[in-house]
Amino acid sequence: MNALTIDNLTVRIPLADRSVVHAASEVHLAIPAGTVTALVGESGCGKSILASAIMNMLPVESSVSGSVVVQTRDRVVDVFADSSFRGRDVALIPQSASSYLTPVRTARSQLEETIRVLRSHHECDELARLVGLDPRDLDCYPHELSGGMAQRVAIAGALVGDPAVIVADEPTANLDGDLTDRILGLLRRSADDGAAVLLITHDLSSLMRTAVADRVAVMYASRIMETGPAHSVLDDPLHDYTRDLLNALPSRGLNPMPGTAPQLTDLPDECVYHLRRPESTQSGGATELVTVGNRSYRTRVVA
Ligand SMILES: Nc1ncnc2c1ncn2[C@@H]1O[C@H](COP(=O)(O)OP(=O)(O)OP(=O)(O)O)[C@@H](O)[C@H]1O
Ligand code: NI
Repeated sequence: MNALTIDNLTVRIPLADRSVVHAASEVHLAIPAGTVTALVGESGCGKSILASAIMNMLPVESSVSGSVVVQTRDRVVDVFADSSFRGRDVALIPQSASSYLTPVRTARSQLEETIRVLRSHHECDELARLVGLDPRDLDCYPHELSGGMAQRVAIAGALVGDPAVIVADEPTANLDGDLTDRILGLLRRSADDGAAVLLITHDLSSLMRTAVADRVAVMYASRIMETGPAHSVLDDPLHDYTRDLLNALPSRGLNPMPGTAPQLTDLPDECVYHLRRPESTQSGGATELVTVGNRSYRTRVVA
């Protein structure tokens, strides 16, 4: 059963200067219950916007087509039509955790409120220990917490309702190696307990080290370029972009990516990877996501 299904999602956000952000373009992504999918891609490609779309938290002026559907054990939720899903059915670990916490209340009082509202059986101190915090840290106000501590409070908050879907947006960005492994281990455990986890991350090295993800989805300039089992995508990529991204890793030769990642304002309505890598025969003109077995990759439509 797919706990999260994103079907043909396109999001455009008009800006005051009349330009338009191509935030998501024809995105298809399905995450089965009990699995972790890592969403990777360079800064600014639209990963966090996708997280906002799943939470139905896009800017009000956005134009949206396609659907995001969450299937739990007992109900099916169209997230654009019903916002009662947050917390218990779907939880977000936001990228900027410290701004997500209310500044005037301690971490403990915020976590206690979430536990009360969701009628959760979890306890604050137990959640603190799970995320590697000293329970006494919860008595701090957000400004007294480091970025990494605030992030772990947000992770604890996301676990309160044992949600069917967890969207974790760079949950380990402020954490050192040991804490990164602990948090990725926690997300893995949530998946093993039945959740569908979307793990948004820059950190391909941690993905390789921990093998936390079952599947990897690669995004470039608002589009999905490739999806597949993690080991296949990471060891034997099918898209030129994935190959470039992997070859830039220190462990794979530190070959710099050509050019720079594009801005999403006023992109043409097509894949633009050929502008970055002109010799790629997979981009330029109309493209489609081709599925072969349990993998898919974007390539040019042959006329
Ligand atoms: N609320 C918004 N309104 C308008 N444009 C936005 C909004 N949020 C993000 N954008 C734009 O959408 C693009 C994609 O942003 P997004 O935050 O999704 O990237 P990302 O892939 O998460 O990057 P990073 O890895 O740095 O977090 C950016 O160009 C950003 O400026
Ligand atoms: Ni982001």
